[in-house]
Parts: sequence; C-alpha cells; structure tokens
Amino acid sequence: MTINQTPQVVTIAGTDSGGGAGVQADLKTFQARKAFGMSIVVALTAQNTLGVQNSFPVPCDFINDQFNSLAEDFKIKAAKTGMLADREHVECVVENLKKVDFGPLVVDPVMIAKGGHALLKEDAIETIKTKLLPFAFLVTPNLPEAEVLVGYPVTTEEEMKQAAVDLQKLGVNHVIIKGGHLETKEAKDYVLLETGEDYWLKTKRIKTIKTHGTGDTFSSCIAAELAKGTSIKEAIYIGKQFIQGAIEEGLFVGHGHGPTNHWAELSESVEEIIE
Ligand SMILES: Nc1ncnc2c1ncn2[C@@H]1O[C@H](COP(=O)(O)OP(=O)(O)O)[C@@H](O)[C@H]1O
Ligand SMILES: Cc1ncc(COP(=O)(O)O)c(N)n1
Repeated sequence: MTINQTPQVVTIAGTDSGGGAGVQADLKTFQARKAFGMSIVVALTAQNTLGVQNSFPVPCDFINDQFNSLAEDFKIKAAKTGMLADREHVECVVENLKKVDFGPLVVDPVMIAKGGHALLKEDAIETIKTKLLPFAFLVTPNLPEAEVLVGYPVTTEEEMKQAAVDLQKLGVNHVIIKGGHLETKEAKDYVLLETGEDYWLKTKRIKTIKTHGTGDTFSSCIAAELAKGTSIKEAIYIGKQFIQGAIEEGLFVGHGHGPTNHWAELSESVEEIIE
C-alpha cells in the first residue's frame, strides 16, 4: 500500500525573534496553507517591529548538518531561501542544494530589512547571481533588490519588465518583480513565466505601516503551494491573495512596523485581484 506523503516544504533563511518575518513568518505561512514546514536556519536576528538590533550567522558546518538531517528523513517537495547573510553562506547553501532534491526552489533575494538593516553583505550579490539564481525555479525581488541584481534603476513599469527579462537570462525559470515599494494606488507585481507569458497582478494598496515580512510571507505561500503540486501560475495567484488578506487583517502587536496576519481568513473580506 502506498500512502500519499503530506506536502513538505522547507525555508532556508534567517530567523526573526519578533515573529513577523524570516523563518517564523515562513513557518506560520506553511502552516496556514496546510503544508508541513521545516527550517534550515542560516542566521539569527535579534529583531522586533522597531528594527533589527543584531544578527549572527550560523556556522556553515551546522547548516550542512541541518541539510543532512532533513535530506535523510523527509520528502521535501519545495524550498525557499530568504536571508542568506553573506557570500560564504550563499555558497554553503548552494553546495548543499546541489546534493539534495528539495524540489522547486523559490529565491526571495532578501537584502535589506524595511527598517534599513542589511541582511545580506554586498560581497554576496555576484554569488547570488552566478551560483544561486541558476538553481531557482522562481525569484521574487522587490524593487531595490531587482535594481541591485540587474544593475540599473527599476522604478517604472517598463524597467520592471526589462528587469524580469534580464533576471530570466541568469537561469531562473519564472520571475516576479514585486511592486510593494511603488507609490501607486495598486499593489502591482509583474510576473514573467518561463513560457514568455507575462502579466500584472494587481490588488488595492492597503494604507498601513504593518508590512513587516510581506515579501517572506508572499514567497513562502508560493513555496507551500508548489510543495502541494499546484501549478506555478495558480501558486503565484494564491500567494498574492494570501498576502493581501494578511496585510488587510493586520495584527495589534509591537510598537513599530507590525507583522502581517498569517491566519487571516481568505474569505469574503479579501480584496479581489483586479487583473
Ligand atoms: N500596502 C500594501 N497593500 C497591498 N499589498 C502590498 C502592500 N505592500 C506590499 N504589498 C504586496 O506584498 C507583496 C510583497 O511585496 P514587497 O512589500 O514589495 O516585498 P518585500 O517585503 O520583499 O519588500 C507584493 O505582492 C506586494 O504587492
Ligand atoms: C530574518 C529576516 N528575513 C527577512 C526580513 C525581511 O522582512 P522586511 O523586508 O519586511 O523587513 C527580515 N526583516 N528579517
């Protein structure tokens, strides 16, 4: 008798002691989407809704141990990366990814926390471009991250489109350029699929300062869906709906840029995707 395995998904990222971003946001999202979530911790942060007070990278040997523990026991069907700290840690993660089969990889190229604290050293950018992105099934940069990766300003719709094309050339199958940082009435993200199909995903922009961990939540929702075997197009759509609901029904915790609500009901109150 064969038993269907429960969908299993892993985040390879940094922790957020404040619970709104990083590994904690990813695990909450996996849970909400009914995928069994695991974590490979690359760095620790002392963080809250006011900012990042300190960070501490995990020794690479211990990252290897975490990869080995998971690969030995679980049938992981999708993975995502978040905060990777520096070049040494990006290389360590890539070397491990070469040895395991964790399914499609979503790369959220986390660089700077919304409060301004660097979560990735500059020396890692080239390694992300040349060594990590060729492994990626999907990459989900926000506008400042897209700019760093392509090397030119990405602020207009045309530049977002061009950046997606240029990122695909680095070996990624699918690209989403997130427009959360635009000052438009809509929260619009540009999607370029492997097939060349492209489109905008738009929702009403919610007026709030509670956007801590939006990118992590969006990408981990997509990874959870991929682990369930959902198509990339549907997974992206569900991710956008999920983040919209999570921002809309914000929580009341902390004194600064609060987290999103990972248990927000995806029911009537969620804004429709406009396009
Ligand atoms: N105020 C907002 N209202 C609605 N959606 C938003 C808002 N801010 C961000 N988003 C959406 O959240 C997702 C994450 O985007 P973004 O905030 O740009 O990522 P990051 O956290 O990596 O900077 C995107 O789908 C974006 O459109
Ligand atoms: C460990 C970790 N990973 C990612 C983010 C990005 O989240 P945000 O851009 O909302 O600050 C963060 N602040 N901390």
